[in-house]
This record gives sequence, C-alpha cells and structure tokens, in this order.
Amino acid sequence: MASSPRHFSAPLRALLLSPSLRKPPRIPLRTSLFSQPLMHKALAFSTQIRGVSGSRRVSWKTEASMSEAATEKGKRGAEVFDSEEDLSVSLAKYTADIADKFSKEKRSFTVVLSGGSLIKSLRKLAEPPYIDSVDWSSWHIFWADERVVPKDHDDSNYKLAFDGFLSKIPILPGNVYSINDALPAEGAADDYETCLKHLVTSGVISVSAATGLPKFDLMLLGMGPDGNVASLFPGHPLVKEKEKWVTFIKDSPKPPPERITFTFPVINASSHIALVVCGAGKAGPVHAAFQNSRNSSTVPVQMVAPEGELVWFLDKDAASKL
Ligand SMILES: O=C(O)[C@H](O)[C@@H](O)[C@H](O)[C@H](O)COP(=O)(O)O
Repeated sequence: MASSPRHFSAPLRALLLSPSLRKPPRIPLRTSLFSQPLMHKALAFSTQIRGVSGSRRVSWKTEASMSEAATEKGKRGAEVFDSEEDLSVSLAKYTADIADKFSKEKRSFTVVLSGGSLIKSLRKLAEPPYIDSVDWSSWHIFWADERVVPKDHDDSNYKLAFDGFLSKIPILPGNVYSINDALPAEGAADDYETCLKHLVTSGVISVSAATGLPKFDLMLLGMGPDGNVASLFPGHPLVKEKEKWVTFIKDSPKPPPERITFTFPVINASSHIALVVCGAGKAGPVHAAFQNSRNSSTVPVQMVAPEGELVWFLDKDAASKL
C-alpha cells in the first residue's frame, strides 16, 4: 500500500519540497527510485513510499553529489518510521543483509555496536528468521565506545549488549572483542587499538585503501540528544583526534565519565554506517545533520561521513524537525 506525498507530515513534506534540496545538501537527496512527477520536477529526486505493517516508511536512496568534498563520500539514505517497532524490523533486515553480503564475500563480518538504546533496536535480529538464517560464525563484534567499568557493571556497554543481544545469538565468544576492563582508561584505549591492529594484520578487519585505517563492514551508531556519537561529545577536543584509532575520555558529559571511544577517522573509514535515532529529544541534532552548513556549532553527528554508505534509521519523532 503506497501513500502519497500529501500524507507526509508538514516538516517532512517541507524537507522533500524545500528549494535548498536543489543545491547539493549536506546529505544530498537524489534517488533512483520511481519518481513522483511533481517531486521529481521540484526536487530532482523521487521517493519510495512503502506501507510497512500499517506504518508509513519513507525511504530514499541517494548518491553523494561528490560536490562537497568535506562531507560527501559514499551513498546517503534516510528511512523514517512511524514507530520504533517498525524501525527495529527494518534495522534487523538491513543488518542481516549486509552481514550476508560480507560473510559470502570474505567469510567474516565485522560489526561495531554502540551502547544506549541501539541494542534494544537490534532485538529482531535475535528472532526468526534471522536467528536461523544468519551465518553467526562469521560475525566479529566490536564496540564504538565503552565505559571504563567492569564488564559486569550496569554501566557496561558489553553487559548491555550481552544481556540484550549477544546472549541470544550463537556468536563465537572468541569473536567478541570487549575492552580489558582491568586497565585504566588510557591503557584500555591503547590495548583496544593494539587488538584492532592485530586483527587488521590477520585480515579479520579490512583496511581502507584510501586511509590505511581499519574499515569495519558495519557500524551501528546511536546519537545522543546533544548530537554525540560513540563517546565523541560536542566541543570536546577528542572530536578533532586524527591520529589515534581509539582514544579515551575522563570527563564525559554523559555518565559515567571514563570511556574509550573510536575516533572519527576510524568511524568514517566504515563501509556502512547505520545511524539509529529515536525520540523527539533528538530532533534538533538530526535537523542539524541534514543542513548544508558546517560552522562552529557543528555537532559530532554532523561529522559522520563514511567512505561507504550512511543510512539514517529515524522514528517520526526524531525526524519531526526535518
Ligand atoms: O556509551 C554510550 O553512551 C553510547 O555508545 C552512546 O554513543 C550512545 O549511543 C548515544 O549517546 C545515544 O544513547 P541513547 O541511544 O541511549 O540515547
């Protein structure tokens, strides 16, 4: 069941029809999907509207305009869902499809998790059909950031992922790469980076031909209401870190204060990034990320520009200012 554009919310319709989209936007929106004549003429792109189990899903695939070198690299896309439930169904399929691609290509699939609400949105992967169809033996699991606490602590992203996801799938324990929780923040970051370098040398983790950095197959990132991704927070010097693969923070504005985190060069070397964002409280930075401007108020999420594909998974509340 396809709905027509008139059914879009006003802000989203405004986004679809806004003249600024004729200029190459920060995340350019040009599609190769079936065209809506009006939209096609007005916006040089079309959209695909699919009804998904009673909810409206708007998805448009994009090709980077290659015009703004600073931010445009691979493909860009956004999907807006009426509910987190619908989002979780789509995210599971997206993840399983990418995993299948890489498992077949290289017999390994490297996936990076975030903490926070992302893990809940992955729940459908641990259910049929995926629990039975995914080649879990090829999966290698990492964290984009981790709190420097014991792995059994309630603040641990490892514990969050284990309780909510890893304990429900037949993952090989040796393919789950958590931090050494006996080390302090700086040591844990260095140790995790050393682990990644060994896995690059052994061929488990691919390498970006452009940068020589680790090129993870899929990074599943959340975003905080301040626009943080991983443990890279607005105004913090770490967002500018260019040399390290993994660094540490001891003054995180989001508790707990001590964390390790991937840096943007590693995040942006990814083959695929899914940015999973739900809730009206995050609509501001989502709106900022879809703007052209990159000025001093840039929030971390605006710096996510992978070599490969970036797809936003948004519920309608998070997309409400678009
Ligand atoms: O360790 C962390 O805190 C997370 O990795 C962090 O990057 C999180 O993904 C965002 O802050 C969004 O968190 P919520 O989804 O819970 O809002």
